[in-house]
Amino acid sequence: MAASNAGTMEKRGSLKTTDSFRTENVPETGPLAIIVLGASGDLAKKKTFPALFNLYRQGFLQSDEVAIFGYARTKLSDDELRDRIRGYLSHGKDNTEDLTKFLQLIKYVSGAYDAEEGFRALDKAIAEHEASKLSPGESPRRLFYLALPPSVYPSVCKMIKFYCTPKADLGGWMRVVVEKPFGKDLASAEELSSQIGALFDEPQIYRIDHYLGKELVQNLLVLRFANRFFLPLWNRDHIDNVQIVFREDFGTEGRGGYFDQYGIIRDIIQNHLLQVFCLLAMEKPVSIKPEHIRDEKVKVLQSVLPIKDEDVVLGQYDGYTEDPTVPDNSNTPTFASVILRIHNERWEGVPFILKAGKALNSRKADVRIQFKEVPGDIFKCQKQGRNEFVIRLQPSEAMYMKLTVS
Ligand SMILES: NC(=O)C1=CN([C@@H]2O[C@H](COP(=O)(O)OP(=O)(O)OC[C@H]3O[C@@H](n4cnc5c(N)ncnc54)[C@H](OP(=O)(O)O)[C@@H]3O)[C@@H](O)[C@H]2O)C=CC1
Ligand SMILES: O=C1O[C@H](COP(=O)(O)O)[C@@H](O)[C@H](O)[C@H]1O
Repeated sequence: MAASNAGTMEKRGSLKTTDSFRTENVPETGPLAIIVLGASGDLAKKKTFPALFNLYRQGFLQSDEVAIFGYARTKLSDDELRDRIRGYLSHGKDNTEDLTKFLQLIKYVSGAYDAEEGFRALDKAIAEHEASKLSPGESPRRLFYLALPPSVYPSVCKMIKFYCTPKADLGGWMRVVVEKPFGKDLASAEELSSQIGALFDEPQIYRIDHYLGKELVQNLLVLRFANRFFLPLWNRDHIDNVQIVFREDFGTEGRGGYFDQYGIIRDIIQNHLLQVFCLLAMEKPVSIKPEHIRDEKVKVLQSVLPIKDEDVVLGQYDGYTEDPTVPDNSNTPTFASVILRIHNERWEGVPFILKAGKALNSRKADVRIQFKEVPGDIFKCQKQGRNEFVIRLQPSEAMYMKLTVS
């Protein structure tokens, strides 16, 4: 997935590309090293390693080319890391052999995020893998995945640039994947952008929002713009309000080191829900090129009015500060509800209600588009509730309409 964070109108094509590690027209053969930084953490075990395992099972990662390196401060052996993630790699009875082989591809290096020593050890381990797999005419490829809090991205990026860049004469490529949240506010996001931009060319940087990979999120533009049915209804004349809701039935579970510094707005609303919001509210892009989609997202974001205090509710679940990784006096919100109001011809007067919460009574993410009442109703339909179009992103993806019938 290419850079997707809306926020500036800067075109990827206009960004500098000076580095010797280009991502275009380079051979896609040769040893591939995937390095998961923050490998001891929640994202790594719940999503990154399982995603890599699925790629492996589907034949996209070949044992004779690939090695996966975990890196974090926690002291672990290779086997201890494998044991931590094993339970998260779903496999049927028939895939036990695949699982065993996949786990053997994983090695672990422990080190700090701002010290040369650990990154030199990591580079050495990667170079050994490359030397054992490189054939004439091939080039090494290195993919660094930062499953880490953004506060450490700048130092980690510096370390991998200085100590883990493959030798230029070998060719190949080096790419960096960074997770959301991208900074804490506009100033820190811009600073982060310039810090990472000073080290890597734009095509080497991949900013990830995994909600964009969810089946029904990927379908939102198709749904809106390839179905005549919705075109006339998708506006203030027919829609009363839109709700985009994320609920989780578990709390921080030891992730306080990351979560408490950011809170639910930066963890979920500013990225995942805002991406969904953009796809629901934006105008039709000129084409489905990423740049055109991004430009329309930026336009709708620029039409959002400043948020009023009375349109925000914050909360913290009981027991949050009992997590040993959370400071006892934390007032970080674990629940937030925010109303966005768009000042444009399509949406003036239609509230977009974005809600997210941890440790609630269910795990669900959905979009509810509530329609206005039928004018001149002769059936007293109000009692049955309004028409509603629901897009359930998870679990069990679904789209359904609530209609009134007698
Ligand atoms: N968890 C999830 O489902 C998802 C998370 N993300 C994103 O992934 C990133 C990491 O999140 P997640 O894995 O959940 O968080 P964790 O709290 O599990 O942090 C990951 C690892 O980073 C290290 N770490 C934690 N806090 C700090 C700190 N303050 N300073 C330096 N290192 C620290 C720890 O490793 P060690 O101490 O061993 O070095 C930890 O194992 C975040 O940006 C988050 O937004 C994105 C999508 C989903
Ligand atoms: O980005 C994050 O997402 C997960 C929820 O992802 P989902 O795909 O399981 O809905 C959330 O638990 C985590 O706090 C957050 O960082």
